Amino acid sequence: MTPHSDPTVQPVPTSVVEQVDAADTTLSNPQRAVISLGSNLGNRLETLQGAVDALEDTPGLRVKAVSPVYETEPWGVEPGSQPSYFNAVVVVKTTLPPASLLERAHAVEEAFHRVRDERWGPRTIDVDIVAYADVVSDDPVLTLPHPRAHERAFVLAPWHDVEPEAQLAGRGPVAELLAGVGREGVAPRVDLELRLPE
Ligand SMILES: Nc1ncnc2c1ncn2[C@@H]1O[C@H](COP(=O)(O)OP(=O)(O)OP(=O)(O)O)[C@@H](O)[C@H]1O
Ligand SMILES: Nc1nc2c(c(=O)[nH]1)N=C(CO)CN2
Repeated sequence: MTPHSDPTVQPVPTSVVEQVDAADTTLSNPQRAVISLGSNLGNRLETLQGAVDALEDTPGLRVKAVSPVYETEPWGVEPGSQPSYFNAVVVVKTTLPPASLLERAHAVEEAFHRVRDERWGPRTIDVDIVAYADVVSDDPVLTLPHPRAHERAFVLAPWHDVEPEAQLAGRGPVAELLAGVGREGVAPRVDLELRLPE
């Protein structure tokens, strides 16, 4: 048989080769990602802790830092129309490529019975990928950095607490973005704490 006559061997499209190569690089080289957690239904602190623990239980992911908890006014909706949120940010190191990290974020949301009905509706848990390494992408399935992170004090304030020098790719230093939006409606809950998994 000549090398090219095996009918079971199909040419591999370049796009697949590129994706596999990218995943391979990620596997041997953990990337830093920033994840935002929010909850405004049910036991908000317990749910945030459950999400942190579920992230840590993910193969190929380690939680490196957990921010303080903030109580925040609902953003993007009529004032007084929803309960206040608890928000926090976690910094992780992961060998998962971005799409797999998003899948895991959705699985964590489902585990906490998140219901998607209205845009920016109240939710037991929201797990957003704020940033993944320095990746910039306008793919609507996974936009990186998160397209609204730079204007959300409920993301910037807890992120700044754990990484004061952080930069949001394409937007600039988190400290400057936070100074620009201000801290109105975003109050630290110093009486509460999320545990970094052991
Ligand atoms: N960086 C990202 N993190 C999480 N989801 C994203 C991101 N970029 C795009 N998405 C897509 O957005 C879709 C809607 O997400 P979700 O329901 O969490 O929105 P939301 O929390 O109501 O609003 P917002 O996106 O303003 O935080 C998801 O199914 C996901 O595919
Ligand atoms: N304060 C606050 N407001 C929000 C939040 C959130 O986590 N905190 N999440 C939203 C959709 O992701 C919409 N509005």
